[in-house]
Amino acid sequence: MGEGAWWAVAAVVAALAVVALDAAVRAAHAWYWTASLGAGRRGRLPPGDMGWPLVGGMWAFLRAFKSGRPDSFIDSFARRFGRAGLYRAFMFSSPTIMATTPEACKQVLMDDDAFVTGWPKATVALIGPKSFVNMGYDEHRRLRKLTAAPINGFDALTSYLGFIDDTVVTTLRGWSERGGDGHFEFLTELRRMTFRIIVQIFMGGADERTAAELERTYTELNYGMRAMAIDLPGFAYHKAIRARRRLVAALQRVLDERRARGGKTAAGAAAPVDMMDRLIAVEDEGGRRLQDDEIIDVLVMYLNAGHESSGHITMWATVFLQENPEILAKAKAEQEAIMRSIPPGQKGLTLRDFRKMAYLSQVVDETLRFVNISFVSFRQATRDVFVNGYLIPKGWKVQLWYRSVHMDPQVYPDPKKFDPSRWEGPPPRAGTFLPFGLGTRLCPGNDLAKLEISVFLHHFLLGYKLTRKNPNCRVRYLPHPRPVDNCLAKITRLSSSHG
Ligand code: HEM
Repeated sequence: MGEGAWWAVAAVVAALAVVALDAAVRAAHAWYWTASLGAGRRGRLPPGDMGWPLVGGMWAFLRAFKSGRPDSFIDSFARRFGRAGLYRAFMFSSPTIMATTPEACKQVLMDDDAFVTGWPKATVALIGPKSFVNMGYDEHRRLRKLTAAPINGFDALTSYLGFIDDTVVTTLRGWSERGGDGHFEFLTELRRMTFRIIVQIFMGGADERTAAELERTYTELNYGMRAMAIDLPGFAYHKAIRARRRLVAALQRVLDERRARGGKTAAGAAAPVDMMDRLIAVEDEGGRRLQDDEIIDVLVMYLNAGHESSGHITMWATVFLQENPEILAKAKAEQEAIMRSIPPGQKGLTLRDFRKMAYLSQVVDETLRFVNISFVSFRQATRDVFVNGYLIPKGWKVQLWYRSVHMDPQVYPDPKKFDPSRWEGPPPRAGTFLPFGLGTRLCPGNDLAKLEISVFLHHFLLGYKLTRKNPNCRVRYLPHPRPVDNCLAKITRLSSSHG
């Protein structure tokens, strides 16, 4: 054999050794987490790959999301193990079962006996150990009832509609009158707008500077949310932890002030009751009130959940409308018809007008499906449970891959096409449309979010145009899908505008 052939043999042997080592390390890692289950239970686990120690599937997950092909992560499991609906993996430092089909997600989400929340350490540390993300069943039920009622239903939504309407009208006009070349970060400004709305609902408002500062702090918090929990300078999680401290301090100041005033405004009149007052006043059966840190964690959670997703979805819906002239024309015609049906003396929109926006609602639902702002959610098994015939062992984490359900061609034909008409006809089968989750932890702000987004789109369609500076800008998928330029764009007022 010549020297070249020896090198070739050596290269093959080295490659085989690497493959064998890789397989051995993976097998040892899987054994470490599954040995205690015993052969019987181990044999009932779903197929999957626990990956290497410590990192597990995190590299593959981060690589897929950072390379702009987020679906390639779950697709690789489906390719290797078939459409099992459940896969085992090692994610966020825990042995995990990933549920990827409507049936599997639905079963987990509807079973409160067998599953509790199971968010990763980083999320709990950032949103708050005393918020819903880490709360037991009874306490969650009590505080959920208290906080969800005032943001749901006809009366609650009617009471916020005027403020939302005015805020949207003023904001759009302000953007269209900007000086310079008119460009601004559309997403950043939309987040500010949705933040102003949620701060009004939960805390009776804040001055412009404080609101902008708080929102910037939330942005830093969110950038650390899906990152590895490495609390060292330079890491996103470290910055996010510092952002949380600033938020807690700011809310503590507001709470102290609120307690000092004892239900009065600065001018001495009786102040209207908002969510902060409700949280201060609530007592459990034993007469115990919430501590400051409990109130603050619930507020940190609500203020974040209440603006971040709505801001992103509003941006994407506007972009999709502007990019699809036929869809835009149809949506605009619907809004014009609604305008014609409004009696002359009526000031602003009513909830009745909102309920007539059937096509716009399809546009928003398609945006929610297509964008997958909450692509995954987390639970933990409290006992052994069988789903799709596979075992989810007690103590293991469960990830609900809402994104996979929404991008599954068996559920949504041609899933990568933005097509609002797929929402015509009867409502979707239970478990197939999960933008707000399902079950007892279904998003309590779903109606409010849809209202806010629709009011914005109503005014946008009737009077404005969006021109992006970089229409083909790269999209980042973590923590939430967004163009890397935060949608640098110009808003111009149409000459035929109604507003
Ligand atoms: C487009 C906008 C929104 C989307 C896509 C969204 C999505 C979601 C999803 C998927 C969940 C469930 C997570 C799980 O399965 O555990 C959730 C929970 C939650 N959302 Fe939203 N949300 C939106 C807007 C809002 C708004 C406006 C508010 C507040 C007013 C809000 C407050 C919450 C809260 C407090 C929870 C936790 C519920 C619980 O654990 O009981 N969200 N949201």
